[in-house]
Amino acid sequence: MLLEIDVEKRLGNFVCRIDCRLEAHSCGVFGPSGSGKTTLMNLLAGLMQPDRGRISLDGEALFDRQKGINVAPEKRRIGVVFQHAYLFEHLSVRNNLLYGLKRTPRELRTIDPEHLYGTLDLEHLLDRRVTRLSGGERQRVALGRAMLASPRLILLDEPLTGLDRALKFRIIPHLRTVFSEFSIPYLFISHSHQEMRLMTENVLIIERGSVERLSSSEELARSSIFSADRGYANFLELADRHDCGNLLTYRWGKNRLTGVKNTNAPEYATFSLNARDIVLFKRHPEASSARNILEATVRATQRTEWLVRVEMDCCGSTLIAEIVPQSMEELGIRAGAKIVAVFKASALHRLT
Ligand SMILES: Nc1ncnc2c1ncn2[C@@H]1O[C@H](COP(=O)(O)OP(=O)(O)OP(=O)(O)O)[C@@H](O)[C@H]1O
Repeated sequence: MLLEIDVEKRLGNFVCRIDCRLEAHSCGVFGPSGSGKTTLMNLLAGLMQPDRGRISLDGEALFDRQKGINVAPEKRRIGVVFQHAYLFEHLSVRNNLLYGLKRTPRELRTIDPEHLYGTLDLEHLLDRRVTRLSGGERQRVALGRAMLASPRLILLDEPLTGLDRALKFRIIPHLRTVFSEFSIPYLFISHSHQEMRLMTENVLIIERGSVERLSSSEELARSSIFSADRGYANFLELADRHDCGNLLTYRWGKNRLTGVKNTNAPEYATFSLNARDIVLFKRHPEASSARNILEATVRATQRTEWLVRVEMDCCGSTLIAEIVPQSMEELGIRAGAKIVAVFKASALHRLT
């Protein structure tokens, strides 16, 4: 996707002035409440008209004030999925899903419905009324409906907000799979660093109606590390599960980590580990109740008055801990220092 935007829109006292060029398969849109994220989505989808400027997608002008171009929303081939899945309540799941497909000219249809139903795990729901679906099922139907119109781009406006944590993290892998499998680019609005990091690598940060910067979702999470009430969350991709009594072990790069067993732990998954749940030692602790003890080399430190972020290399994998400045002095932590990072099995929380 190559999305070029240079627009201005006034809404009462609020002025949205967006000037950016996005060239990526996916991009997050992040910003505080009222910063203009939904306004941007509406401008892109054609649901709102800019006062001036130009929007083009893959080189084709969708809006150009000077040239008098304003492609109608249904002709833009941009799908939109909102926080509330606006489904047609009188139709079955199948007919909701086929709604967009039927309105798409045959030559533009790129997605096989049966294939998509399987990927979104909707096969068993096709004949149900949408009024009898759970929140997560409704969101999957909304997504499937948008995708079956074979859009050139999908806009996701906080599609996971309102879903409970477990459901949210069950849906994220589905989303990622369908977007990559069907090669559909997407923009993803969210307030959550966690969702952002799981969904996309690039993020457009918006403040007071303007682009603040284009960043990565990882950099975004790290930059707010010191202001967050909770510490930075390390996301660890764990694989190769082994049961070990009432514990589990997983491979993490060249390391093996131990977590607490729960009923349906998968073979591989993303786990989060809070930077403040990691304890650092100068030497290997002789006796400890913690199950995870990793030798590490300090790569870098970043310090504020009350907290130090310690970035470590654990056999090629990156781990971030947050400690107080006094501990940093006492342990002699500086780039290149050898340390030992320790955390409990229960500090690993499964996300996906
Ligand atoms: N029709 C309108 N008339 C006047 N002001 C509006 C209108 N629509 C939106 N606004 C204002 O424009 C600003 C941006 O709104 P927008 O919905 O784009 O923000 P947002 O970043 O999506 O916020 P949130 O994260 O809370 O959904 C807000 O201050 C909002 O009050």
